[in-house]
Amino acid sequence: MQQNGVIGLMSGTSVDGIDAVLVDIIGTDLDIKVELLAGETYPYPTELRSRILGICAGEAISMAELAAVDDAIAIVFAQAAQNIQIGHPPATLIGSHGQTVFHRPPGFYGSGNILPSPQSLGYSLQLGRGAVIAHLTDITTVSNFRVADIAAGGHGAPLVPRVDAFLLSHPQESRCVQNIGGIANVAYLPPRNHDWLSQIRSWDTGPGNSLLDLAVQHFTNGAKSYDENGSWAASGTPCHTLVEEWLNQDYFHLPPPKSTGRELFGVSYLHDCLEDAQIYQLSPADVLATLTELTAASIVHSYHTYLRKMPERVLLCGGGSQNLYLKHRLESLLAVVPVLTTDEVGLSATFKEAIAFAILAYWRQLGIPGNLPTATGGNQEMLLGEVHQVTGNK
Ligand SMILES: Nc1ncnc2c1ncn2[C@@H]1O[C@H](COP(=O)(O)OP(=O)(O)OP(=O)(O)O)[C@@H](O)[C@H]1O
Ligand SMILES: CC(=O)N[C@H]1[C@@H]2OC[C@@H](O2)[C@@H](O)[C@@H]1O[C@H](C)C(=O)O
Repeated sequence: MQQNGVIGLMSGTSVDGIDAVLVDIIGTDLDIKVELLAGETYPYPTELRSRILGICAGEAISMAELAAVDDAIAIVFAQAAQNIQIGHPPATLIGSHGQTVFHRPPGFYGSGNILPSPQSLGYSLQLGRGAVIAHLTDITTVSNFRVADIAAGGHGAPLVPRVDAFLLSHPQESRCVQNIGGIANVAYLPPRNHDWLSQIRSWDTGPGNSLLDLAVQHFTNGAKSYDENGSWAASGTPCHTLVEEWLNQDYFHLPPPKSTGRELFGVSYLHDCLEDAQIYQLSPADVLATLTELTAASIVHSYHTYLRKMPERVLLCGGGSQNLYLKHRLESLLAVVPVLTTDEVGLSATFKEAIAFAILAYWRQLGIPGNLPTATGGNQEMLLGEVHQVTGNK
């Protein structure tokens, strides 16, 4: 099996921009090979980004406004798909994750429950309609990847672990692939003995960069959006008492499968952290160091709590893998476990998630399931994504 010119489009919980890749794919599972022909991050227009962040933070929005934002996102995703093809033969397929604006794990009624049922399904909303992207680009587009797993009782996240399994597992070594985006998630990949796929474990570990980014924006009145290389945090001192206190939060004690989002680790969570920080009279640098420590400690704490054995290696990806101070804190807390980035084993740490959605679209077309029930909690393997065909008659 082979498909040339597959585009992957992803914008994550950081809402920093659209990661777009163009790849050639050959093979289907352990034989799969991906060649990255182009990768680019296209920032959101400022106004659209702040509208998305407002929706994520729970701002009220009318249906008319929601419709407008949905299609504005589809248009910028379609533009990203057009731009990434420049200088290459036309693409043949798009996998578009869209933009998550709401994520509720299964089992939570939340407010607005109108039909009581013994088991409530999860709900995850990604904006940027695939049909619109397909129409604008004239390329078959697969989108809305999470809903099929959610219908099967799963969290609809994380979806990347099946891709991680085939691109990053090792015959003899156990590995944790640790993505640090807005939210952080891990995929534990055992050595490839018999039955290894069913032994994979994966969950959202908690905050990645989300609280850090919000704190930087707060302390700079919006002039800066993130702590480049973690150097501001590195100039402060973490308050370990607060980190211990924050680690008592329910989410960190919930066994996997589990998922989360900016609904929990967002604006009001940071507000509470800042109030706690005042009690200890922490400077902005100390607050950033303490939040960075929370990210690192929550990751390592979850390995100790939910894995039977620590991995033999950790592979970092996502924007947080570029935060040198965070990487240093992870290395220190992981003690003897070596930490590399996925770049160092040949897979782009920046674009791995966009590549994953290109592969998930390719698998959808081949009739290959994309979820791992042990990762999402879904009750079966599912074909992921809705396919929007084009006629080619435009
Ligand atoms: N050089 C850097 N130094 C420190 N942090 C960085 C650097 N580059 C990127 N980041 C962080 O990474 C974030 C973006 O990461 P990424 O693109 O992986 O997130 P995402 O795709 O939105 O997240 P998710 O995995 O939750 O879907 C930025 O908001 C910033 O906090
Ligand atoms: C609902 C949603 O968009 N979840 C994201 C988010 O960002 C990181 C973490 O939380 C992860 O579980 C998931 O994304 C990746 C791409 C996944 O599904 O594997």
